[in-house]
Amino acid sequence: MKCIIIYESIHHNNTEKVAKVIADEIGAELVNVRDFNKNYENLDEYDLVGVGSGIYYGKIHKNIKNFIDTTEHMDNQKSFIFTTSGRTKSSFNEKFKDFLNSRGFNVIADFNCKGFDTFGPLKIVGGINKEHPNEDDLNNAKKFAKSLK
Ligand SMILES: Cc1cc2nc3c(=O)[nH]c(=O)nc-3n(C[C@H](O)[C@H](O)[C@H](O)COP(=O)(O)O)c2cc1C
Repeated sequence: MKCIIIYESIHHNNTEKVAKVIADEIGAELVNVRDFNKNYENLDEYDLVGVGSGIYYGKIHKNIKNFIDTTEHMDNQKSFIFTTSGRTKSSFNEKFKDFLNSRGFNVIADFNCKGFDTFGPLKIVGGINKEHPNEDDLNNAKKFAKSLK
């Protein structure tokens, strides 16, 4: 199975940690969205495409949004999504999933876990979700990845 994971992770590399575990488990190529080169890589060459992002102001990162907006409309491309966030809220993944599906992806699975968050006033109290993603989160990410095989 040829797999690729495209992700963005700008705050504490929380999403990147999850991305690495999933990529390792399914043997996926792992690419930060800023390094994805459309001239060399065509998403439709892959059997499975993973897209991951931290959540910022309730949304996926704009680099992922722009990437998907400017990538050619897919033809039922099998894919999965994952996010990390300060608060766990199922609507984050629902919106992400709807967005990808509207661009021709076929999102078959999704994963979310808490990520260390020191945004804004949270910094004053030392942040929330310290150490997350923790070992349990990463084990859950691994289980999630196994379910994709
Ligand atoms: C600018 C900014 C805005 C954020 N907005 C939200 C938010 O609306 N909801 C939430 O649950 N977490 C929010 N967070 C917390 C991040 O989603 C969380 O720390 C995530 O794990 C960051 O992933 P990263 O380290 O991969 O960038 C925000 C963080 C930043 C830096």
